[in-house]
Amino acid sequence: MRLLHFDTDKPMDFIAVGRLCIDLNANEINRPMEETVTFTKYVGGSPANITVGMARLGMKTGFIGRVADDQMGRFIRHYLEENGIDTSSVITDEPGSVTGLAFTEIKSPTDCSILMYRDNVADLNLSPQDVSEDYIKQAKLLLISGTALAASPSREAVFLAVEYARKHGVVVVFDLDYRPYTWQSVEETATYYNLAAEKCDVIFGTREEFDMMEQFEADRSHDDQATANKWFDYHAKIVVIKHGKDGSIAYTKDGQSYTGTTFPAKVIKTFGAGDAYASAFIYGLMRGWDIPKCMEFGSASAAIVISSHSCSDAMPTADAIEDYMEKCRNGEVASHGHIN
Ligand SMILES: Nc1ncnc2c1ncn2[C@@H]1O[C@H](COP(=O)(O)OP(=O)(O)O)[C@@H](O)[C@H]1O
Ligand SMILES: O=C(O)C[C@@H](O)[C@H](O)C(=O)COP(=O)(O)O
Repeated sequence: MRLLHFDTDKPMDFIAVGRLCIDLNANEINRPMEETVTFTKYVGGSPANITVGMARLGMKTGFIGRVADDQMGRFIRHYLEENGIDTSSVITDEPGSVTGLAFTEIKSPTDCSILMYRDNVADLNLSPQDVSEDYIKQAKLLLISGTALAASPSREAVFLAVEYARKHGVVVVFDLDYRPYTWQSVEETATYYNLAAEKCDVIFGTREEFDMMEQFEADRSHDDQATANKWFDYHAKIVVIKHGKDGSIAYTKDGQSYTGTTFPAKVIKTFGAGDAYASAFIYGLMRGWDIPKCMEFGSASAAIVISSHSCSDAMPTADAIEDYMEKCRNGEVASHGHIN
C-alpha cells in the first residue's frame, strides 16, 4: 500500500509555515545559565531548523512566516537565502514586534533547557492574508509546527495553509513542537493541537507531547499504538513517536510499526535532535524510501546535530549522514555523554 503521494509535477519540494527565531547557545557548556556569560547566535525555531535541514539535503524549500523589522529579522532572512531557502513568503512585520529569542542552558550533555523570550514576537503576527494559495499549491509537502497555533492571527494562518494544502494534494506534516510557555492554558493547547492533527498526513511528536494532547480523554493509556490508531481514524498515514535516547517508533496506517534505534553520539546538548530527525526522515519519505530507512537516516542526522553546538547550522548534507552511518558501522564513533 502506498502511504503518501508526492506530486512530482509540483516544482517546490517543501514549504514550512511558522516561527523564525534566534537561538543563543551557551558557549560555556556544562554550567547553569546563571554562570553563562557568552552565547553564539544562530537562526532557530523548530520549523526554521527543519527547513534548513531539508535545504542541506538538497530539497527545494521555502518558508511562510513573519520576521521582525530589526537586525535579527534581517539576519534570519539573510541566513535563509544563503541556504537556498525561498523567502518570497517571509514578510517583514510592522515595526514594534521583536524577534523571538531562545537562550540555551547546557548544564550537562543530558541536562539542557531553553529560556525563551517570546513576548510580542513577530512570528505570531503571521496572518491568514499572508498565506498564498498559489504558493502552497506548487509544493509537494507543507510542514506545520504546533507553536504557531498558540495565538491569533498565526493560528488562523496555519489552519488556512493546511486547507490550501489539502485542497491541492500537498502532503501535510505536523511536528508537534510543544512549547508550554507560549500557551495560555492546557485546555486551549490540547484543543488546537487536536484540531490540527485531525487534518495532517504525518505527525511527529514525543510521548510527552502526545500525552499533552490526550490529557482530557477518558482512556489515557499512554500507549503508542493507541495514540497512532486514533489519528489513523482521521487523516494520518504515518505517526512517529519519539523517545529521546531510547529511539522512536513509527506506525503506519496499513497496520505496521517500526522501531528505530539511535546512533552513538558525542552529545554536546540534546536540543535539535527532533528537528534533525524530522528533516532527514521527511527527506527519505520524499525519496520513496521505506520507513526503517527513513528512521535510520533521521536518527543519524539527530546524532550529528546533538554532537554539534548549533541546531540549524549543524544540519548535515546527505553525504555527511551517509559518512556518519558508515563510521558508526566501523566502530569509529563512540558514545559520550550518553546515559543509557
Ligand atoms: N542522546 C541521544 N543519543 C543518540 N540519539 C538521540 C539522543 N537523543 C535523541 N536522539 C535521536 O533523536 C530523535 C529525536 O529525539 P527526541 O529527543 O525524542 O526529540 P525532540 O528533540 O523533539 O524532543 C530520537 O528518536 C533519536 O533518534
Ligand atoms: O524551537 C526553538 O525555538 C528553539 C530551537 O531552535 C531549539 O534549538 C530547539 O529547541 C530545537 O528543538 P528540538 O529539535 O525539538 O529539540
